[in-house]
Amino acid sequence: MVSGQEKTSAPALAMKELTGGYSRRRPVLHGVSMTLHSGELLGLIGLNGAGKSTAIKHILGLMVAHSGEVRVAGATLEENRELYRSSIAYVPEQPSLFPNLTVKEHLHWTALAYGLDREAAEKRAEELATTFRMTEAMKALPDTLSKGMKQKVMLMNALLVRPALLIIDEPFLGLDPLAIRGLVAALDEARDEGTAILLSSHILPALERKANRLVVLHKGRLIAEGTPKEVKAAAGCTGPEATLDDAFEALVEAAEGGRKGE
Ligand SMILES: Nc1ncnc2c1ncn2[C@@H]1O[C@H](COP(=O)(O)OP(=O)(O)OP(=O)(O)O)[C@@H](O)[C@H]1O
Repeated sequence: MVSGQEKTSAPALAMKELTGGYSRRRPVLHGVSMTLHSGELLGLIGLNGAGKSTAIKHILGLMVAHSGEVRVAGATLEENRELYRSSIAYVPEQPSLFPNLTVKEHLHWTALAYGLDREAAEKRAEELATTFRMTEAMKALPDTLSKGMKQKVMLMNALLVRPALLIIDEPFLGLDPLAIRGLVAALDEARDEGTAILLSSHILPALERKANRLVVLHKGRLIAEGTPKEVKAAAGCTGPEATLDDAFEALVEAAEGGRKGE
């Protein structure tokens, strides 16, 4: 397989005016747009229930838009199912692994499924094992691994693919400090290679440091977007000590105030 990022210069992700959710009578998302280019990291922020997971489900093609559209590597799912699906790697918050496959076998099957060159994939798998300090666990079965180690296996599989679009849900939870460092380094490397990363997280200091741009959702609506600096400015948090946490709180309060009586 040639990854999506090599096939097209279209944005890795273009969500346009997406309205969607679980029932047409009560949409979760209301006209949400976001664009993510190759090599960028877009942070997706919002309170519990804001609609982050629902947006991700739409991007993964697991839910049908009520209106609007999602394009991955330039195509909608209907236009080019193979390009769309092969361009995305997704790491959910809860690791899900095959109980009968070792860590190494997971990586092997991922390489086969994505049609990666065998030798290059093996070399890359070894590098990832070193990055995530998993070399000694390569022959282990998932049941014998801790939650954080299982999460590392998910991340290693996703990074092995070098996808055009990497979607990660809450990657920092459950990882030890060295694993977080390894992950940040691996994400930087993936970005340098052209992968676009959509990262949904409540750990705002990490996003403030690492994200090129942010999208802030509240009750299914986009309430702010831009660089961390722009989002802070939009929230009126411009002082040198102002944090993204401060800005987020101010934005949510403003949205709540502005929507009273709806
Ligand atoms: N399976 C479902 N059926 C119906 N409604 C759902 C379902 N899953 C989530 N919702 C609703 O959709 C809305 C958005 O939920 P979503 O899971 O997208 O939020 P989130 O931003 O990912 O939250 P969290 O930070 O807690 O993961 C919420 O009102 C939630 O109750």
